[in-house]
Amino acid sequence: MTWAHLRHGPAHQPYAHQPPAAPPAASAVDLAKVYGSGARRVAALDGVSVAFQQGHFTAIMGPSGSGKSTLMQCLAGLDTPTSGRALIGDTDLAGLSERQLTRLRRERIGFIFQAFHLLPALTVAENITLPLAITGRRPDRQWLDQVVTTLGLTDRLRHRPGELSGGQQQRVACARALAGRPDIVFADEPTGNLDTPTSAEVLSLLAHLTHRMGQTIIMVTHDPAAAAYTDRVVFLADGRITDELHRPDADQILDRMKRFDHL
Ligand SMILES: Nc1ncnc2c1ncn2[C@@H]1O[C@H](COP(=O)(O)OP(=O)(O)OP(=O)(O)O)[C@@H](O)[C@H]1O
Repeated sequence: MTWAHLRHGPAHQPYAHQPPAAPPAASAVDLAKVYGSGARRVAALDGVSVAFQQGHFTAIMGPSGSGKSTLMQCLAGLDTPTSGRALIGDTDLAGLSERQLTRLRRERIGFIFQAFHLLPALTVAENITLPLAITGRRPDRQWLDQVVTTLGLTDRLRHRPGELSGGQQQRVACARALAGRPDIVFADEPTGNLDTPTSAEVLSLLAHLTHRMGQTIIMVTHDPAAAAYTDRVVFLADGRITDELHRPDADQILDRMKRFDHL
């Protein structure tokens, strides 16, 4: 596998070795989230039911304020729904205490944000393993090597984040999210701070991690070009799922988004 090979764009082959009966990596069942009350009441999520299959790369898209972040936060156990259920695998998050939720987030979920959130004083290697170190978990060296190699970071491990380009820094953040071999990675606008070629590189890698290593990734994005790297795009509007596309190209996504102008 070479960078040139990766740059050919999305290889739309969901992970071939996935057992067919595997439960979804995450799911929402009639999920609702209401903020405020009276005149200030906002239904951020209004009865969302959706399942995210293991080993798939899924994008969540929709206009500003449509509920994308709220959905991601409820699924990741960072926010509590008003009603309905959010599940990671077959674990219903409503049944967990705060301590159990924290443990689930640390051990089963990886996060990638628009801002890389790397610690400048630590080396790349230390940044990648920091979440494991904090929780006293021992890294799976073989997995870590595979992640670092796949993300092209092998010769940067002793560098500090300030010595890296934006794309390299986001690749470090991706490696950090993957280091604990999470069941699922949530990526919130992961390429929002990157230029177009660098975004393409990072998205190719995310697609590669899904298709070749079975990593489940859910990504919130505004960018049709970014969503075109995924296997499936789920569209939200006014807190509801309105549509979805499978293995779309950027033009199909853009076309579907134009419909939101008429809602
Ligand atoms: N803490 C909060 N208190 C009150 N209203 C909120 C809160 N968080 C979100 N909302 C409202 O819920 C709705 C959905 O917000 P959310 O952030 O999920 O949308 P989004 O699709 O992620 O938007 P964007 O693309 O702009 O980030 C919006 O109308 C927002 O104003």
